[in-house]
Amino acid sequence: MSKQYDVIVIGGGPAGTAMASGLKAQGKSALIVESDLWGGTCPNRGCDPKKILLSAVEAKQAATNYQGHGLAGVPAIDWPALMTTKRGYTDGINDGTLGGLKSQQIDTLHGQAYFRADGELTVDGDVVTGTDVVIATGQRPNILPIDGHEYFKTSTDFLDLDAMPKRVTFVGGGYVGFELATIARAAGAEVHLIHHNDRPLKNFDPELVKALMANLTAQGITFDLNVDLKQITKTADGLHLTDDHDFALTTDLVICSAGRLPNDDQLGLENVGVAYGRHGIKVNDHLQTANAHIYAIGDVSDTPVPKLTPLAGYEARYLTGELVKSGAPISYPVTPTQVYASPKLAEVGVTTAQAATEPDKYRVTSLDMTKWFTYYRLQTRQALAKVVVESQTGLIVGASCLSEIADEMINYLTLLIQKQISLAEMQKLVVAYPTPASDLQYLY
Ligand SMILES: Cc1cc2nc3c(=O)[nH]c(=O)nc-3n(C[C@H](O)[C@H](O)[C@H](O)COP(=O)(O)OP(=O)(O)OC[C@H]3O[C@@H](n4cnc5c(N)ncnc54)[C@H](O)[C@@H]3O)c2cc1C
Ligand SMILES: NC(=O)c1ccc[n+]([C@@H]2O[C@H](COP(=O)([O-])OP(=O)(O)OC[C@H]3O[C@@H](n4cnc5c(N)ncnc54)[C@H](O)[C@@H]3O)[C@@H](O)[C@H]2O)c1
Repeated sequence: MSKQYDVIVIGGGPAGTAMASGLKAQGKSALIVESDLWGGTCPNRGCDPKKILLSAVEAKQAATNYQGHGLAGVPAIDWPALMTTKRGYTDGINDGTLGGLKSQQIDTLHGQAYFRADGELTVDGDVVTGTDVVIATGQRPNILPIDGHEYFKTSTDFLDLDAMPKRVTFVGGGYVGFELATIARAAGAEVHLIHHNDRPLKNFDPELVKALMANLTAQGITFDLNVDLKQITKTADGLHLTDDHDFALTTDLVICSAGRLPNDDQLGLENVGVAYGRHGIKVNDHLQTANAHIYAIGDVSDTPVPKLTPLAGYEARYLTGELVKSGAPISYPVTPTQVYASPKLAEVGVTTAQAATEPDKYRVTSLDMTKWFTYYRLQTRQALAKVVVESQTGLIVGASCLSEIADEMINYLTLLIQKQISLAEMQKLVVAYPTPASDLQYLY
């Protein structure tokens, strides 16, 4: 008879591995199942490889900003060498993650998990048994079902390209489209980004998105807005893209960056009474599905938060406690989110759009920081911020930043918001000068 586990975790990405480790540390027996690469999206084909490629883009951008200001000559990106650097990291992730799980004495199984018609959980057809099951199967790229969709490639393909094609087109103006377009352009490609309406990155402050697009346009990226792509055909000259009107473009590589779909439709969830849909597996505020013994965390769960690696880990930590001893409903901390373009666009907390609906409660300060010492020193083209302050308390409750160092600033701002640090408290601190942290007092 097969071993009976306390918990079976499906999916070996950031959510699943954090869950299995947490359970093990609490003395529970756990089996973790992965059908593809151990480590999941983030380290194999998401955040980490992207940020390695972006490091070369940042170095090139820094040198570009200093032309005529003390540096002569802009370095070129050597794509094959950069890809070797990326693979130097990603090639070790699968074995490293598996080794880490084994060293914690967590049982692992490679195969496809599926709930069969009698409700038994199977892995490649073999039954496995556990008291509880945690589903952490993530998401996959959404491929638009247009004519010629078979020519679409995905972010996964882009992050492992042997050579950068001459012409690259992205369809969908979200995180993936903006980030990978920035990398492709810096690596020398002619880049188009097609978006179906006039509001790419629609959850971010529209003025800062406009400023980001102006910066990227100046770098040579072409935005094709209000284009509803209908067809891709292969011609002698490349891939021909058309809509139902007069849009036409020929490109060498077309990446579908029009969102991601939850991996909830191939698990046999209907056989165990678990409800799911376009936004993922339905869970209550204890991350429990309609089946009391089955939970869902990370990208695959339908929760009111963005789908990000730190939140996958946060949900795993919450559920580890919940499965070990019943606790309070999950509540999420303020969570920063950012687009790693050039410059970077980052937001946290109350948005400027939310603040505008309650003018008595919030005031919004717009700052052009381009000439501040921090940005002058870097010779950055533009540095903007919008800060949302709660009128009654004077506390910062939200912020949007657009700059080359927005990713660093937003984490400081997250700390100020989450810990409710007032200007008076801030001024009791001494931080190293001159650094981005020494600018914080001027943001209130
Ligand atoms: C290009 C890109 C860039 C990103 N950049 C960032 C970033 O900068 N910052 C950030 O915070 N987030 C980023 N993300 C999002 C981040 O990668 C995800 O939020 C994170 O990986 C979610 O973790 P997860 O464990 O829920 O899912 P995943 O990491 O997707 O892991 C799920 C695992 O489950 C496995 N699986 C699926 N079905 C089955 C099955 N039936 N049986 C067994 N195993 C199964 C999959 O193979 C996969 O390994 C990015 C994503 C992409 C695509
Ligand atoms: N920096 C980060 O933290 C980061 C980076 C990459 C991905 N991610 C995660 O992965 C998720 C997926 O990213 P994504 O960029 O693929 O999705 P997204 O949902 O952020 O963006 C998809 C975009 O495609 C557009 N779109 C949809 N249909 C279209 C069509 N027919 N034609 C043109 N445009 C169309 C949408 O309006 C949207 O703007 C993100 O929501 C995020 O959770 C995070």
